[in-house]
Amino acid sequence: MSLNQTGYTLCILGCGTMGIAILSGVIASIESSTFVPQFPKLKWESHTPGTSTPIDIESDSSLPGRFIACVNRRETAEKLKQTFHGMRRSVEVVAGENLSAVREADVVILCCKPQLAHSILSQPGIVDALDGKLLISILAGVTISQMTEWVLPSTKVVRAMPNTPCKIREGMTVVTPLSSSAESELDRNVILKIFSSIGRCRFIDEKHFDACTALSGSGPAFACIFLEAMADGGVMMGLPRAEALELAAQTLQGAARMTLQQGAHPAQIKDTVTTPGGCTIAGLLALEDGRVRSTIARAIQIATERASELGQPNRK
Ligand SMILES: NC(=O)C1=CN([C@@H]2O[C@H](COP(=O)(O)OP(=O)(O)OC[C@H]3O[C@@H](n4cnc5c(N)ncnc54)[C@H](OP(=O)(O)O)[C@@H]3O)[C@@H](O)[C@H]2O)C=CC1
Ligand SMILES: O=C(O)[C@@H]1CCC=N1
Repeated sequence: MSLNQTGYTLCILGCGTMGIAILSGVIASIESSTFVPQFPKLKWESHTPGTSTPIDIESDSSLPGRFIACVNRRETAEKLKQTFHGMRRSVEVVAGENLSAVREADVVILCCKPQLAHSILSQPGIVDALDGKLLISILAGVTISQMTEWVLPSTKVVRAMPNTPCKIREGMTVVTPLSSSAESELDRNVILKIFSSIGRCRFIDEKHFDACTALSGSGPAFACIFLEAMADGGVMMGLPRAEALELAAQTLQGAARMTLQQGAHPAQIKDTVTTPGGCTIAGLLALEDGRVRSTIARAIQIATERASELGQPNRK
C-alpha cells in the first residue's frame, strides 16, 4: 500500500468497546475539517533515546477511506450498525465474515479479547489474507513474538495500546517502534495518521507495554474512581450530584491540561493551590493519611503484572 494512495480500507477485527472508540474517533477526525494536532514538548519530560519518541505530525487526507467492522454475533452487528448510523462515512458491519473482511482490507486492527486472538488468526484463510499487510494489535499482554508465530513472515505485526478516550479524540496511544526501512516508514505514517487523529500517540518499546496497558489503557477506569470519589465528597457536603460531578470532572480536566499544555509539574500545581494554613493542606493531609499515593501507584503495579498474564497460555 502506498501512503499517497488515499482511501485505503481499514478493518477492525473484533469491533467492541475499543474498536468502536477507534473507528468513531477516526471518522470524527475525517469529518472535522479543522483538525490540528498539538503535541507540545513537556518541560519536565525526559527521553531515553530509542525507547520513547514524541510525535508531532501534521494531519492530511491519507486516513482510511473505507471501514469494515467485524464482530462474532449477529445481534452485536445489528447494535453496531445503529452505533455507526448517521456518520458521514459509512461503516460496513459484518458478523462471522472475518475472512472476506481481512481479504478486502489494507490495514487490520485486531481488537478482540486477548484469549481469542490465536483462534481468530487461525481461522481458515486468515493467515493468507494477511499476507504482506499491516496488522496492528491492541491486545493487552499478547506479545509481538507470539503473534508473528501465528501469521506469515510477510505480515507486518505492530502493537498499539490505545484507551477509551480515543472515542472523543482525547486518547493516549502507545505504539511499538518499527524498523527504519523505507517500507516501515510508510507503515509508521499510516499508524501515526490513525492514532494521532484520535489523541496523542507515541512510540514506546514493547518491554514497557504492560506498564502502558496499566497506566493509560486501564487509566481511565482508575481516574474515574478518583473522579467519582471527589463528587461523592461534594454530595456528602450537600452539593447536588450533577453539579458535584461537573465540578469534579472539569477540575480534573483543568489540572491535567495544565500539565499537558503548559508543562506544569503536578507538584507545582499542587503547591500553588496550597495556601499555608488553608483548607487545601488540610485535605491533602487527609489524603496522605489514607496512603492515596502508594495505593494509586500500587494499582498500576498490580495491573501491569496482570496485563503480562493476559493472552498467555495456561493463564485465565
Ligand atoms: N476496553 C479497553 O479500555 C481497552 C481494551 N484493550 C484491548 O482491546 C481488546 C478489546 O477489548 P474490548 O473492546 O474492551 O472488548 P469487547 O469485548 O468490547 O470487544 C470484543 C469484540 O470482539 C468481537 N469478537 C468476538 N469473537 C470474534 C470473532 N471470532 N471474530 C470477530 N470478532 C469477534 C466481539 O463481538 P461479539 O460481541 O459478537 O462477540 C466484540 O465486538 C482487548 O484485547 C483488550 O485487551 C486495549 C486498550 C483499552
Ligand atoms: O482491562 C483490560 O484488560 C483492558 C486492557 C486495558 C484496559 N482494558
